[in-house]
Amino acid sequence: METILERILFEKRKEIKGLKELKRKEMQKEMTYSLIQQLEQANTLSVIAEFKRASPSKGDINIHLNPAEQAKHYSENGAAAISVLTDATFFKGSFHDLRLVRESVDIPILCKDFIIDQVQIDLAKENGANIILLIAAALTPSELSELYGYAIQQNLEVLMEVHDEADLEKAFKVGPKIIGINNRNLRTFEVDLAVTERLAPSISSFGSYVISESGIFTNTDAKRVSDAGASGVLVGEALMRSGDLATSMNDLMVPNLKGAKQ
Ligand SMILES: O=P(O)(O)OC[C@@H](O)[C@@H](O)c1c[nH]c2ccccc12
Repeated sequence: METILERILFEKRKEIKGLKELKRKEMQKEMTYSLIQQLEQANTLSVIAEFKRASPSKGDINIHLNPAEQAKHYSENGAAAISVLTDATFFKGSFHDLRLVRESVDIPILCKDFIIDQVQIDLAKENGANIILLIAAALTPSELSELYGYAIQQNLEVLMEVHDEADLEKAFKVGPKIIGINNRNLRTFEVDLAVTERLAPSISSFGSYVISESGIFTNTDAKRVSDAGASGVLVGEALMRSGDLATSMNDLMVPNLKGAKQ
């Protein structure tokens, strides 16, 4: 006679098959939405393509582009991830733009904002972001580490942005896996790719991935920051103004095998 326990266990085994399949699908999804995974697997410089309508330094860049369409074009042309500016006052972006992009692509999305409070991290996640930006210069060391910890707890990845040695020191105390070097000084707006050349070596020896941010337009620029040790670039203006995204993206995706170093 089959006992009730045996019958229950028989049913459970069937259920487990379904659960395992579900878990496998979820993990697959998480992997496609991970910038770290993309960086590990890449054999070219990874391009984080930014949707940026306007900025305080350049004014209107391209305010009429449709975020969903532009993101799709970025993804079709090989972007590793998409960055969406969500600040409204200075960049004419929104969380609605972020949501529209989430609905149109299957790659990781970075919420690009000036994050100073957990509530912004919640909003980023709710609207489909997988990565958030934390700007070292905008936060005290304890805020930086608290917001970092909160984001990681929420299963988000963090791009920690630095511009000088003081920022780097703050970042190293937290130990993020991805560090963005902003070539643009947010106080003077001056852009200089030499900032990447100066800061990248210590980040690489620390063991984090380097993303070179801002002021990257040409194949020569991409080669220069790749040679300096960057695994990826964050590019806004050049792509928002490009009349030929396939060529622009191709120019930026120079050979790069930094992923293997970790
Ligand atoms: O448009 P550019 O020069 O390619 O730059 C893109 C990106 O690096 C820039 O938008 C950026 C870098 N860090 C930021 C912090 C906040 C707002 C914007 C940014």
